[in-house]
Amino acid sequence: MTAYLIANVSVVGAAPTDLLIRDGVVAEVGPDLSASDATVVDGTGLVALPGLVDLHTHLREPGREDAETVESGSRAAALGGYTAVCAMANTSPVADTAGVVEQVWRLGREAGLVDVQPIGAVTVGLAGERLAELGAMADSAARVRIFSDDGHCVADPKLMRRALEYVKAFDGIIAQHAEEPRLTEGAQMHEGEVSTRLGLIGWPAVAEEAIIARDVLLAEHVGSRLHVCHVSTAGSVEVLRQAKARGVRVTAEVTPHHLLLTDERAQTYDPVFKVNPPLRTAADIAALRAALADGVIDVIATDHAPHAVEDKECEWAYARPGMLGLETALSIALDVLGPEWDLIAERMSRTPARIAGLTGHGVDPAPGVPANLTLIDPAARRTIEPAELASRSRNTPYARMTLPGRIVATFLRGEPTVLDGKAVK
Ligand SMILES: NC(=O)N[C@@H](CC(=O)O)C(=O)O
Repeated sequence: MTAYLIANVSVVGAAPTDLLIRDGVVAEVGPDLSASDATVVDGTGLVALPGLVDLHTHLREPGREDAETVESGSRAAALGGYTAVCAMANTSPVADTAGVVEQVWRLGREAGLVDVQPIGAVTVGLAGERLAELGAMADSAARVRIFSDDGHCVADPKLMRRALEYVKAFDGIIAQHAEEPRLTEGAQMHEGEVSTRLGLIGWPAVAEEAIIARDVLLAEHVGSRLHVCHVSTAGSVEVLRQAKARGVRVTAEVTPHHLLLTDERAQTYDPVFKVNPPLRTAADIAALRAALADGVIDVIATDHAPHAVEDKECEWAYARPGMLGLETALSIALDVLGPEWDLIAERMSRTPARIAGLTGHGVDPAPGVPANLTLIDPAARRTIEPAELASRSRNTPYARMTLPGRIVATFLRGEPTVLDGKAVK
């Protein structure tokens, strides 16, 4: 195994130092290190963070390998600075059995670019009617701890209660896609001034807030862990703030796009901006940013949702919701938060690793810890060209935008998956 000496690098924003990586771990941290057998990486001007961890990735395999595979999504993740991703269950077949979650887990191991931790479905076929084999998925080789019907809400309160009760036995988590389906029938975008002007059916904020309010009460009643996917409204933040103040075991994520883009984008009728939950208003963005800073929102998660060209380049009403995220998330975080390295490490690595129970991830580089880390050039700026992305899909909302920051290298257990900004394999 090659040793790497990363020279003169700022670890999470601190004064520059050297890092020696050997045998899969950070062997030494300190000034003026030398190791004759090590490959030197010049870290001047770079920031080292613990490898990023995504709680919400759609890898599309099995079933839609034309849009993404475990391997292509893993490569996109590594290029985005990630060392671990949690793969959502809305594949085809749905990841609702031990067999499918083990398949995804095994494909992740074979790709070897990031650790792929499968999320299991809560209900059979995501149909919201009966619980999937949660225990069998937990006991499988994939050791599933997070369950989600993402793409669909577990709308039935009795089923949601049962799911929370079931996973309590192994301290599992139900990750809810909060959308009261009766309030979003036919919805095409955020319900507000823009939807009225465009004459499109709206997805009201209350459809999200009502489910979060119900679910924090259920989680409190059962004493279980709830995670709220892609929080998108100011009202949701207030519900979460109150629940956390009462000690409810709830965590929450926000996506990069909900921190940056507003519903005004729908005016272009470009379906690249169609996403679930929809892009909201500037006031929502301000509340989400404040909640990210004060901890009411725990995590930035990408909701990386690759879609094939025919599912996106069509009329708005027929387009699938979702946008790419893995290869641009760090840049958006840097744009939105500024060089707040400790906050970025907390929201994009340490906390998501802790929530998902991914040991060895989300740990700052220090002697003896697994060398899962990423090197960022914060001074670089890059223009996003969809054709250059490693994802099999092209549906980035940031096409031709110039964004701050570039991932220079990513290491997974001491082996580079990205060097000089390029995937190693
Ligand atoms: N976030 C999205 O807009 N899309 C997700 C599922 C979903 O939440 O609808 C997808 O799988 O494409």
